[in-house]
Formats: sequence, structure tokens, C-alpha cells
Amino acid sequence: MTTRPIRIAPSILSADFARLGAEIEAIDKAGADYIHVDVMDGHFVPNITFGMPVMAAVRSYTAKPFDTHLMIAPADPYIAAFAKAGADSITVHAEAGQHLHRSLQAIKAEGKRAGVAINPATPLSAIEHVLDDIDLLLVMTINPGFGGQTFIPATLDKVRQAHALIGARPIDLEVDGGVTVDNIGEIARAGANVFVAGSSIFAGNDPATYASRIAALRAAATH
Ligand SMILES: O=C(CO)[C@H](O)[C@H](O)COP(=O)(O)O
Repeated sequence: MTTRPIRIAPSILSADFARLGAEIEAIDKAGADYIHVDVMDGHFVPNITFGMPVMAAVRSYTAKPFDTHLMIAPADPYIAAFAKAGADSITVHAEAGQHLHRSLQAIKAEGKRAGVAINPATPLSAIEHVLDDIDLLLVMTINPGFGGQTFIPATLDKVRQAHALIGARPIDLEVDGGVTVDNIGEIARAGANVFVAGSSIFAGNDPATYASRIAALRAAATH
């Protein structure tokens, strides 16, 4: 179990894009800690979402941190632009470039929290030499690209190992993909403290349901 604060980060990938500003406002009021922003390029992952102009357009709908997950390759040419568009943390994939340390330095140079993400098949050894350069480690618990997938059980042990590897460092351990009220407790006990959830919160896109869903996830993660 982690000693770091539990954070629930609804993924706007599952929001109603036609009402994106209102959806962000709704999850803010419903108790979201972070707004998880999934940026996809149709190249690093087989889906395309949105980029900096959309992020900038919705920035004013909440004061909560934008937790920006770049599923793009290369990422470096866009780091400054996402910082300017309103990102608070920027996470790049270890698999997305040959110079991960340089990417992390670029994020820090923008004054943003630096994160690194690893896909389910990527070993933790890919990030062990940048542990002192990151604020956040994102362990993907599905193959990135689409919401609504099922949590890959083998990633649970990776979360456990990541928690041990992080040790006393002030690094958030985030999981993304297939997080539900039924599995979040086990993932929290494995050591994760930041939980991205798309369909578990946005299913049906009814803002009246968001607060109870976020509260249920938080309660299940903390017990
Ligand atoms: O990064 C993602 C997909 O690449 C999404 O954040 C993730 O899939 C969340 O959606 P869900 O909770 O529905 O699995």
C-alpha cells in the first residue's frame, strides 16, 4: 500500500467531446483530483484524439491539474506547446523515442511535472535509470489507444515491482486502463496512488452520476 495521497484522474477520452468543456467542469465539481488528458497521434497508438488547441480551449473550465499523457512519437517537438496550452504534468512514453532523459529534461525546463509511461510489455528496466528525473511513473494496465478495455492481470505484479523500485522517492505511481471499482482496491494495495479512469466514470455521459462514481472509486482505493 502506498503512503502517497490517492488521486482519481478521470480520463476525458471517454467524455462527450461535443460538450468537452461542460464535461470537464462536471468532473471537477464531482471531485476529480486531476483531469487526465489523452493525446493520441494515430502513429504511436492506433487512434487519434486531439492536440494543443483543444487543450487550450478547455483549460479555463477547471483549475484542477491537467495530467497530460502523450501517446505520440516523437513527443519532444510538442512538449513546449503542451506546456503553453495548460498542461501541469506531461508524461511521455519510454517507447516513444530514443532519448527519454532528454525528453524529461525538456518537460522540467518548462517547469512542469515530468512523467514517464510504460506499455504492458515494456519492462521496468526501461525506466530505472531515470527514476531520479521523474515526478510520476505511469504503468499502463491496457495497451494504449482506446478506452473501455479490460485490465491486464499481469500488470498488477508490475505495479508491485514499480512500487518497490520507487522506494522512498517522491514519485506518484499511476495506473491507466481498465480501472474499476472492483479492482482499484487491489491495485492500490499493490502500491499505485494515482488512478486514471475513463469508462468507469463517464459511462453514459450523465454528469449526475460522476460524483458517486468518483467517490466509490476513492473509497474502494482507500479500504
Ligand atoms: O490511456 C487511455 C487509453 O490509451 C485511457 O486513459 C484509458 O484507456 C482509460 O480508459 P478506461 O478507464 O475506459 O480503460
